[in-house]
Amino acid sequence: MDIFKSFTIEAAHRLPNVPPGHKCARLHGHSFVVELHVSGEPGADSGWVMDFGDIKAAFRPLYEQLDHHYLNEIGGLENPTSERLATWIWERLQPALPQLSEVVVRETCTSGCRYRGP
Ligand SMILES: Nc1nc2c(c(=O)[nH]1)N=C([C@H](O)[C@H](O)COP(=O)(O)OP(=O)(O)OP(=O)(O)O)CN2
Ligand SMILES: [Zn+2]
Repeated sequence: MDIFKSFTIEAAHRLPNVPPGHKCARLHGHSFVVELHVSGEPGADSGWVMDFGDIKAAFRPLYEQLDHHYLNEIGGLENPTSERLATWIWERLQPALPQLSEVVVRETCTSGCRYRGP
């Protein structure tokens, strides 16, 4: 079974490697939605795969680094595409949350990325 918890991250970014004149070279912001998926079987007694609160607690240190920040200034996010952000989150969260199965980053209502690990 797959469970997930969503977080909204308000953050600014710009994409430094886009072609000249690309709109995303300019500083702008998003309400990024990050969805963290965890896979497993529900416990016989608990009835859950994992407490949603434990996902929230595991993500908190990363959330604090990202929310209301300029992503380009964060180590490893100098080119903060959705793809890089999803990978950045996976690499830092997976050791603390080994059941992590997918990181979804929605940059806008119509654009995003799904990462299921290397
Ligand atoms: N593969 C990727 N493409 C783009 C990324 C990205 O991270 N990965 N990022 C951007 C920009 O950050 C941009 O802010 C979001 O892109 P876009 O979907 O084009 O945004 P719009 O809201 O303008 O989209 P419309 O649906 O066309 O209004 C660009 N590309
Ligand atoms: Zn953007």
